[in-house]
Amino acid sequence: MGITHPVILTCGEPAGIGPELAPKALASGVPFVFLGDPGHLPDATPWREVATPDETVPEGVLAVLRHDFPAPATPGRPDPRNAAAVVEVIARAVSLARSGAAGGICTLPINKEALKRGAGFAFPGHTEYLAHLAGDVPVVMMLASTTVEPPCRVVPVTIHIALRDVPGALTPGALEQAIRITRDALQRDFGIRAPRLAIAGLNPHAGENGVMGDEETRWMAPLLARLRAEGIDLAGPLPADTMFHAPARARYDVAICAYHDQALIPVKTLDFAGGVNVTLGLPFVRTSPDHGTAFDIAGKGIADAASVIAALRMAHEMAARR
Ligand SMILES: NC(=O)c1ccc[n+]([C@@H]2O[C@H](COP(=O)([O-])OP(=O)(O)OC[C@H]3O[C@@H](n4cnc5c(N)ncnc54)[C@H](O)[C@@H]3O)[C@@H](O)[C@H]2O)c1
Ligand SMILES: N[C@H](C(=O)O)[C@H](O)COP(=O)(O)O
Repeated sequence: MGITHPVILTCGEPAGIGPELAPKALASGVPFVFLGDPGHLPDATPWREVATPDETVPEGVLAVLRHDFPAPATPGRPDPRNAAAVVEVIARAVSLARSGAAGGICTLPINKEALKRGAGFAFPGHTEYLAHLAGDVPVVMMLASTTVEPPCRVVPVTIHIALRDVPGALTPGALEQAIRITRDALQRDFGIRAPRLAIAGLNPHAGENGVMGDEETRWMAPLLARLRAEGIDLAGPLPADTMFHAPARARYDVAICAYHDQALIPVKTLDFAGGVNVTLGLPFVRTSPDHGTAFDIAGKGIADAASVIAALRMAHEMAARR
C-alpha cells in the first residue's frame, strides 16, 4: 500500500457530537485534519491551525483547517445560521480531496432536518450531495462492520426515500447498477479479488415463489441469472430475515438490500460501535461513522469515538490502496 496525504475530517453539525469526537479521534493513529470552526471544539482541546493538510503538528495535537462559522454551537440545538457553513465544509473537503491535497474525506454527522430548514439543503444526505459534487455520478452507500466476524457489509439499493416509494424505485436498472458499483469497489478499495454478493429479496420469504409478492420471480431472478452468466458471483434473491446470522454471512462478502432499514438494521445491531459508512463509486475516498448527530448526548463528553476511529482508518487504508 502506498503513502497518502492526511484525511479531511469534516465537522458536520456543530450542535451534535461531531466536534467532541474530533480530539478523541486522535487515538486512531491516522493522519487527519479537522475542517471546521475551532470555537466549536471542547474547551480543553489541544489544537493548532494549519494552512494545508500536509502541515505537521506535534503528536496529540489536533490539526485544524479553519472554517469560521457565523454562530457558536449549543449542544443539541442546531442554529440555522450555521447550516450553510456545514454544507460549505463538505464542499471544501471534496475540493481538497479531488485536488490531491488530501487522501480522502471522513464526514462527521450532519442533521438533515437542520440543513434543510437552515440552508434549504436539497439533498437527503451526504451520499447524494457527494454524488452531485462529483458530477452527478452514480454511487452506492455501503455500511461495513469492523469488529465482527464474519464481517457484515450491506448496501441499500434505495436509500433515503419513504418506504411506500421503495417498490417503484427498486428497478432492474437500479439493482444492476448497485451490483456493478459494489463489485468494482470491493475489488479496488477492499482488495477482494472475486467479491461474493448476496441479493436480498424485497418481500417476506423473498416472495416464496410469487405467493407473497412477485418482484423476485418477475425480474430479480432473471436479472441475477444474466449477471451470473457474465461471471459475477451472485446469490439470491434471498429471504432477508435469514441472511445475516454468522453462518449465512460467511457465504458472501456483501449483502445488496432493497431498502435502507433492511440493510442498516443488521449492521448497526451487530456493530454499532465499529460500523463505517462508505460511499462507493466516487472519484475520491469518503467514509463516515455509522451514527448520527446524537443530540440527546451532545456536549456531555460521553460519545463513543469507536466508529469515527474505524471510519478514519478505513479511509486511510482505502486511500493508500488507491
Ligand atoms: N453520516 C451522517 O451524517 C448521519 C448518519 C446517521 C444519521 N444522521 C442524522 O443524525 C440525526 C440523528 O439520527 P438518529 O437519532 O437516528 O441516530 P443517532 O445515531 O444520532 O442516535 C441514535 C442513538 O444512538 C446514540 N448514539 C449515536 N452515536 C453515538 C456515539 N458515538 N456514542 C454513544 N451513543 C451514540 C444516540 O445518543 C441515540 O440514542 C438525523 O438527522 C440523521 O439523519 C447522519
Ligand atoms: N443512512 C445513513 C445512516 O442511517 O447511517 C445516514 O443517514 C448517513 O447518510 P449519509 O452518509 O448519506 O449522510
